[in-house]
Amino acid sequence: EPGEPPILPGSLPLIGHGYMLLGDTVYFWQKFKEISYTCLQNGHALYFLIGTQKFYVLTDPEDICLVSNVCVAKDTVVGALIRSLLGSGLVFADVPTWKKHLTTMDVKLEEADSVKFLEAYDQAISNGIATYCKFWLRCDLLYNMTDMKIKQENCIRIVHETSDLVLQKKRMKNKRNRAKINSVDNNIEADIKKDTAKCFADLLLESNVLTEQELRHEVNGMIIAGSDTTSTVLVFALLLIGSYPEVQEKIYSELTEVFEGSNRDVQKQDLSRLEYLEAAIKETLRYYVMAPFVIRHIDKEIKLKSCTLKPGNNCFFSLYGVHRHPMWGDDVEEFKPQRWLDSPSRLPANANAFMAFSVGKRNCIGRAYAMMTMKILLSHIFRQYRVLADHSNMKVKLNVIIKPCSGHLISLEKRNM
Ligand code: HEM
Repeated sequence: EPGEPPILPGSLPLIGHGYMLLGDTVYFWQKFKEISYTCLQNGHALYFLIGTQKFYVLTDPEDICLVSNVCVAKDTVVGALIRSLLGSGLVFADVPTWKKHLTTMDVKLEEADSVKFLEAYDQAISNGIATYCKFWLRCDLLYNMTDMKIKQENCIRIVHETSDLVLQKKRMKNKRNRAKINSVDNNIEADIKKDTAKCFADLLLESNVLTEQELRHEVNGMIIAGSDTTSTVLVFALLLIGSYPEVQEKIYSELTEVFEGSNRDVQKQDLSRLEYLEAAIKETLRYYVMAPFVIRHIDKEIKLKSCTLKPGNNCFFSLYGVHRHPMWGDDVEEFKPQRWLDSPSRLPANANAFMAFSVGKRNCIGRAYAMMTMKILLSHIFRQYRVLADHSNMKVKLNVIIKPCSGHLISLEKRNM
């Protein structure tokens, strides 16, 4: 339609660019990067077609900011797939649920035994994408006859059993604490309260606003949003920092100065002094942007700098593309933590150039918490160990978020403290 962005080259009759989805998750990552670069080189907006479904792609930070504030609904493909698996918790909620749940949130998570959960989730996402790509399986009748359906149901059962267990344990713990508080004097009561600082699940349970099913959906969402994300970024950070010994030595000397050679716990006031470590984490998030895209459903016409988006379509914000935008300078393809610290600043003038936590009304609520936990964890590792790695030949897969999938061995050498 007039004013719309150009189409990605390579569209075929009837299937559009659908053939580009016929591959594994390593291939998806390659394709996604290619599409992002094509978009960067062609005016920062384009669209591709899967059958008759139109998907816009954007790489301009101002356009993305505008769209993310105007359209808060998640998309009708990936968003819908994850909603069918995790339920309508905050992360993938439809708009009315999102508004209701946002007011009951805090960002401190109860620790959960989530390995089984994460494996089932990962498997279910792969199954979902594979089903979407094999378009004939979008017919329920055919899909219901396949093994895929049984596997998918099994994954969903594991996911839901785990979140039920988390809530059940939480309720039991709260009951025990209440019983303890009733049976001791006031001084001890203060101590117990101190030890049992309210976590995310407590706040949800106490809020009495959410139904049992909504609670479960929030727990599902939080396990994914709160742990799979941070742990994946930590793996990338170890890989990158382990690949650049000069970066690692700078981190080590900063840690030696702040902690005076000890292995003591991190205190709040230490965190702001770990400037170089923070720069290395941010550069990791820029370089291997863990969530390389966010998708929104366009529900109204939006005029952008160079084109217009039409309602009824989905829109990819390529956060990867924004992190490879020429505004980062000639060394955009290099891993350089120092870029965050140089004075005068070499960072892009645009405040939204760094989008690892997305932007707009639905950006990540766990940003500060994630940065803090990653800093604490890495400060312990790099104080005690020298990390050796090589990310140069690493294969990466895209399964909604990106993860390393081969040849990414990391070794740790104990330092003499
Ligand atoms: C390095 C770690 C993390 C990264 C890179 C990250 C990134 C993101 C991104 C890209 C989004 C999508 C926002 C959008 O749709 O525009 C998001 C949403 C969200 N994240 Fe994070 N996240 C991280 C850690 C966390 C943690 C630790 C928590 C919870 C404690 C969390 C909670 C959430 C929630 C609840 C949302 C949905 C917000 C909404 O729809 O209103 N995230 N995150």
